[in-house]
Amino acid sequence: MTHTPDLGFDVAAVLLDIEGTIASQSFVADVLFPYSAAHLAGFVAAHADDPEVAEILDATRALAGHDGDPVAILRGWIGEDRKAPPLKTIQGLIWESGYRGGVFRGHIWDDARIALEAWNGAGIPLYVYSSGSVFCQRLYFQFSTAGDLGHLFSGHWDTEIGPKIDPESYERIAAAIGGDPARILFFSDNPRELIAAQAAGLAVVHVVREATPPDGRFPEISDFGAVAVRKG
Ligand SMILES: CSCCC(=O)C(=O)COP(=O)(O)O
Ligand SMILES: [Mg+2]
Repeated sequence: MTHTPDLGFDVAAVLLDIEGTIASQSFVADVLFPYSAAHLAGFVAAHADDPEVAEILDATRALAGHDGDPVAILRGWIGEDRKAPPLKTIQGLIWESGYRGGVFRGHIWDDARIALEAWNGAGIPLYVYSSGSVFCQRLYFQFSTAGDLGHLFSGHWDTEIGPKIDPESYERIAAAIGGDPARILFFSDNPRELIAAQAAGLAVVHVVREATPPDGRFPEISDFGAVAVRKG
C-alpha cells in the first residue's frame, strides 16, 4: 500500500529552520547549550588575544547596554535561549571542539534526512536559515548523526541577514535565492517565523513535534513523510 502525503507543494527551493524543525529541540537545549555554558569562561580566557573573540565580547556589552562581565551576560542569555548574534557566534566557536572531539554530533530526525535527500536528488535547492551562526550550521551538518550532510545545502543564512521574525529578512533571502518568493517553501517550528515568511510572500509549513504546540494557522506536519515537495 502506498502512503499518500496529506500536503503537496510545487517549489523552486526549500528554506529550513534547524532547531525544532529538522533537529531535536532537546539536543540543542540539553546537549549544545550546556556544553557552551560549561566551556564559555575557559574559551574566553584561552582566546584573550583573539580579535574575533574581543569583537564578540564588545558586541555582547553593547547589546546588553552595560559594561558588565561578558561571560556572565552570555551565560544568562544561554539560560534564556536568547537568539543574540554575539552569543550565537561564540557558541559556534565553542561547539567546534565538541564536534571535532566526538563529544556530540548534530541531531537530525530520520524522516527529515530522508526528505532532504529525496528533494536534493530531485534537483530542489535546499537552504538553511537558523539563529545558529552559519559557521555553526556548517559544523552541525558536517558532523551530523547521519554523517556529513553538508553537500545537501545550497546556502545558509543566520541572523546577520536580519531577525527571524522580521519579514524583511525573508525578502532578502528570497531575493538572494531569486525567482518568485511564493515558490520558496519555508519549514519552521516557530509561528512567529512563519508569519514573517508569509508576509514576505513565501509558502510555509509548521513543523509540530516535541514540545511545539499545534497552531492551526498554517499547513502543519509532525513528520516530513507527510509532505510531497515537487520541483516546479
Ligand atoms: C545551528 S544549530 C544551533 C542551534 C541554535 O543555537 C539555535 O538557536 C537554533 O535556533 P533555530 O533558529 O535553528 O531554531
Ligand atoms: Mg526553530
